[in-house]
Amino acid sequence: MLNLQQINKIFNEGTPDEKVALNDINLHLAPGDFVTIIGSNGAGKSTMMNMISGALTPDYGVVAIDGTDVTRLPEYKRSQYLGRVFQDPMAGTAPSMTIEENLAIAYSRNAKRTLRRGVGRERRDFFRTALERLHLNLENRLNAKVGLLSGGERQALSLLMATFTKPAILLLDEHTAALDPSRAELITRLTKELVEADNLTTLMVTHNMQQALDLGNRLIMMDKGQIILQIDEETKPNLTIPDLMAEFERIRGEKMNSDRALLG
Ligand SMILES: Nc1ncnc2c1ncn2[C@@H]1O[C@H](COP(=O)(O)OP(=O)(O)OP(=O)(O)O)[C@@H](O)[C@H]1O
Repeated sequence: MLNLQQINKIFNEGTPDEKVALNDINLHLAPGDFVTIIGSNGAGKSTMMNMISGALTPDYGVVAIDGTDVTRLPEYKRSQYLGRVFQDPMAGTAPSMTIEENLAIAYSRNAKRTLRRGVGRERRDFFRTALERLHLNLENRLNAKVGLLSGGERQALSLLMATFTKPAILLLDEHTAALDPSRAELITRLTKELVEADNLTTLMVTHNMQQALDLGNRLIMMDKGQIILQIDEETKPNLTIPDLMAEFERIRGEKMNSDRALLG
C-alpha cells in the first residue's frame, strides 16, 4: 500500500548548515497496517511525513502509494490518496465556514466518483451519519461555524474529514499533542475507532510512547534520519516503555535523551 525505497533528504547541502534529515529510509506498509512512529527531536519524523504527502521531494529514492510511483507527483495531486491531521487543531478546518461546508470541501477533494455525485439531502444525510460516529452531537450543528467549536471538537472534525473518504494512506502528525489530556484521550479513542472501522492504512507520529504502544499493529523508532528499530505485529502487544528505552540504548549505546518522548 505504501512503499518508501531508499529515501534520502539533505537540507542546505554543501553549506555549513547542511543537515541529513533522512538517510536511506526503507518502509513498507501492507493494506490495513497502522504504524506508530516515535523518535527524538529532529529524528526526521516530520520530514518523512512530508515526503509521503508531497510537501517535500526526496533527493533520492522512491515513494509509491498503491503501486503507483508518486515521487514527483505534486502535493495537490497526491491529496487524492491521503488524509492528514496536524498537531494544530486550527490547521485542518476553515473557521469562518460551517461544519457542513468544511465537510463538503473534504468530500469533493477526496471522495470517489460515486460519492461525489450525491447532492443536497442525500449528501447531508451522509455527513450526518459520518458525524454521528464522533458522538459529539455535531450532526445536529451542521450550520454552526467551525470557529465556534472547542479545540477537541475541531480536531475530531479534522480527523473525520481526513478519514471519511477512506484515503489510501492516513497521516497523523502528533495530532493529539496540542490537546489537554481528556481531549487527547477522546481523539485517541476516535482515531482507534475510525481507523479500525475502515481498516485504514495509517502512519502516526507521536511523542507519547504509551500512545505509540496502545495504538496500531506496528511501531518504528527513528533517530538521526534513520529507522533504527521496527517492531512487528507479533512483538508489539507485549512491548513496554522500558523495553523501548532498552532497545534504544542497545542500538545507540547511549540513553534516550528526549524528555518529550517519555511522556505518557
Ligand atoms: N526546511 C528545513 N530546512 C533545514 N533543515 C530542516 C528543514 N526541515 C527540517 N530540518 C532539519 O532536519 C532534521 C529533521 O527534522 P524533522 O522536523 O523531520 O524532525 P522530527 O523528528 O519531526 O522532530 P520533532 O520531533 O522535533 O518535530 C532536523 O535537524 C531539522 O532541523
